[in-house]
Amino acid sequence: MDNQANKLRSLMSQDGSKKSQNTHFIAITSGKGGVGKSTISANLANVLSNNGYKVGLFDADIGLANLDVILNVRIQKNLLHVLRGECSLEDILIEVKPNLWLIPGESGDEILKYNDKNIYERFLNQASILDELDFLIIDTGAGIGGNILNFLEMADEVIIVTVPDPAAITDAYATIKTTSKTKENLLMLFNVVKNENEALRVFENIKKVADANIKNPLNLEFLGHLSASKDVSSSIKKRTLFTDENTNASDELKSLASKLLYRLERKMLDNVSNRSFSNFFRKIIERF
Ligand SMILES: Nc1ncnc2c1ncn2[C@@H]1O[C@H](COP(=O)(O)OP(=O)(O)OP(=O)(O)O)[C@@H](O)[C@H]1O
Repeated sequence: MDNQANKLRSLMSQDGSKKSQNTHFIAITSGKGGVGKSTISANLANVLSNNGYKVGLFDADIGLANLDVILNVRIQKNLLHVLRGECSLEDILIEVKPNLWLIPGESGDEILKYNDKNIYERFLNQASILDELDFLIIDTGAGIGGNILNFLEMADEVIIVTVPDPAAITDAYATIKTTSKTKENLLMLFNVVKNENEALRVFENIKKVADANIKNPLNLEFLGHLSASKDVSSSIKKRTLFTDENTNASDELKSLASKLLYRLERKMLDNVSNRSFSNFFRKIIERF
């Protein structure tokens, strides 16, 4: 049967030059809800896929999934059906556009029963189809409860999104503190800010507090910012992706993606055996 998995496999084999040797897991999380995690996840995935990477977007906001709405796609089965054993991960994959696939989550409470510590790790590890991807972007729920820490633990890179209001910053700090128990490197992304200076100012304050109070080894880095923008909010209402348009917000997100790729490239350069893969990154970066 020509299911989503077969479609994915055949698409991959059409372009051997871009086939990855590794899938990078990037978790996008936040302390407080409503700070733009899903908007950023969807648009980061879009920018990477527009640049030739094969990207999976995993809606892991367990119980409150909404990426299908943001991406304007219809889904029939989702993660809950996989966890119930009714179908495989391949059956629920949605091809959003060339190079971009959604793993839809569930927005109901039944899925909350599936909070066994290792269930998602097992499920992602067994899904060999994900090996075909360059990136798996995991949009987690807000906060530090339930499965969220498992997703963060699993990820190669964790991006903590916050807006510059005191409540969100407090919750972002709590996420940093908890996550630092298992992750040494954390990235911060500031959303709905006036400009980069505001983002940097808030970051420096958080970093100062973290350096003084968090005892675990921690390397907290500034990834970038996304300004408050009508183009972003109106794209969500129109169910389009703002990174498909020529706007400041789009340029800011492309610059974030580019920084993330540089960071991954640096990591690759540390590993001499993977030098050819890092050259692959360099070529792609030049296209941003
Ligand atoms: N840079 C921005 N400028 C203007 N509006 C924004 C910006 N980023 C996000 N928004 C708006 O904020 C709202 C919340 O965004 P989003 O759903 O992505 O947040 P979330 O963190 O994923 O929420 P939840 O915790 O509920 O999953 C959306 O209506 C979106 O349009």
